[in-house]
Amino acid sequence: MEVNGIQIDHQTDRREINLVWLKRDIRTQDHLPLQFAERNSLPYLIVFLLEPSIISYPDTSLRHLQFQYHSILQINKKIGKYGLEIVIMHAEAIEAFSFIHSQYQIRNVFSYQESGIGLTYQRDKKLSAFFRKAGIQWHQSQRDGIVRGIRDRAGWDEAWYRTMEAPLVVNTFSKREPLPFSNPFPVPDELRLQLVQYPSGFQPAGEDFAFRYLGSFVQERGKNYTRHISKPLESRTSCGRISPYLSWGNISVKQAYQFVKNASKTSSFPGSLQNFLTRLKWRCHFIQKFEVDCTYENQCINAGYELLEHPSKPELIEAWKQGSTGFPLVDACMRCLEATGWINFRMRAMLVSFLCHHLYQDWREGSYHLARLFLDYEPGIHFPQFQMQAGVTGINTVRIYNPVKQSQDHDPKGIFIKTWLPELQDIPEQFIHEPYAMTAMERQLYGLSENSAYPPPIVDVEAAGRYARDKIWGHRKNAWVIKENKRILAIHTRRGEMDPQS
Ligand SMILES: Cc1cc2nc3c(=O)[nH]c(=O)nc-3n(C[C@H](O)[C@H](O)[C@H](O)COP(=O)(O)OP(=O)(O)OC[C@H]3O[C@@H](n4cnc5c(N)ncnc54)[C@H](O)[C@@H]3O)c2cc1C
Repeated sequence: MEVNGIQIDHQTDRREINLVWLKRDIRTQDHLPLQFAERNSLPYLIVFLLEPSIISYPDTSLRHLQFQYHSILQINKKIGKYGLEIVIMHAEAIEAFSFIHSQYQIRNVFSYQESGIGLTYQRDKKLSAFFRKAGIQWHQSQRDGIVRGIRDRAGWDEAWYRTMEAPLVVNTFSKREPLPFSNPFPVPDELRLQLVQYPSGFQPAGEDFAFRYLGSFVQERGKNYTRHISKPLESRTSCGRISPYLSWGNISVKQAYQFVKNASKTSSFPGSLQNFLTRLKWRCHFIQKFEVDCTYENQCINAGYELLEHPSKPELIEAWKQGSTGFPLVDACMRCLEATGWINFRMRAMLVSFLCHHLYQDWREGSYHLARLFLDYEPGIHFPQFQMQAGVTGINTVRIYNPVKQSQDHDPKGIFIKTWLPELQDIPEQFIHEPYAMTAMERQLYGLSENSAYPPPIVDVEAAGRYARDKIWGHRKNAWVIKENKRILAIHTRRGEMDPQS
């Protein structure tokens, strides 16, 4: 057989092996698949796949791949002394596994379940059939208390807490002879050159850093967690900042939960730590929705909202993406995201609200863009949250965040704004939230030219907010929306409870 120009011929007398397939679980501790492989008598290979169809999909960006790559390098340094290495294969899953199976007889594949987008769901279905045909057992462990195949949330919370309180898996590795394996699908040079770079604005990758962030959070940074959570500047130090580590699995939710819970017993700010623990559960609550229905990625979960038309205005969408809407806080958030890959929850919600309410654009016009910018992109949170903030779920209160009010409330002196919008450096504090409100004389007074580099606002924020509010709330009375609400509440919420919002 030939796959991608590579001849795959089954070797005779193939040696039996097991395989650990790493996905969003790039770590060495609290790792069930690695433990299964280590405890089994057969030798094993560890693989990570850069699947061309997935890495070129519009939700993926170079920063995600760089984070994965550097996390892997860190692990390879640790496990190399045991004769182990994570092999990165640049191939579709079926190609990679077919090749390995032609060289060795794979007995078991150990991985975590993936609550992924439609593309990975379809890939897993095909792969499952391939494994069955080839006599390979695929053991998929449950990830972070997300349950596969449930129809409602009865007993979900209790089961989640039981999972979080259970002992961590303590992984050990025994020294072994490295398995000879020549990878026919190495990372192409052009891509590798990009992967080895790591922009200094991003949080450093790898499990050691996950624990460093957690450590400084429980010791000091978390003191003002609750007070500063909505502030774009202060939240950068007072929030946990472990989201990229959770999303790429440098740390499991259980590891984070137990670490912070233990610290809270002796902490001088246990309330903040308790709030953090609650959010870990929210994380899994949202991913559970996506596990049950991954069409959240590109269809309104409340099908009744597909009836609400949003005439596309590409120039407005572009201004939003470029951070040139004329609303300083919106633009500062977008440019900060571009440079660092992170902003806090409230500002994420405001960006979506601005796109979907003030610009009145379909949520799908921006969901992949933010996915690519978020270093912590996790589809199971991202798409349900995006739809919730866009007001198309029918079951959540619609929040329309006025960007000027958010700016006055959460960045009153404009320090965050000025950090990311150098062109507003000289604007005095009283105008920083609405530079367009300055008169010609005031502009002259502060030495700003009439044709300042900063653009005028692209919408009338008050009128646009009113328009969106009327449209969205009006549509909630639609019979289809109401019918869909009942279905969503029965499947995705616990006893009809509302979803959590910060
Ligand atoms: C439109 C939109 C898209 C989002 N997309 C993502 C995403 O792709 N990946 C992602 O990790 N988070 C996403 N979030 C949720 C939230 O903004 C981030 O989890 C949080 O800002 C991460 O920072 P932190 O680790 O400092 O969080 P902390 O406040 O320290 O919270 C600890 C952990 O709890 C979880 N968490 C916190 N808030 C929420 C929340 N509201 N919903 C679900 N889980 C939460 C995260 O795992 C987080 O790391 C999104 C929010 C919105 C509004």
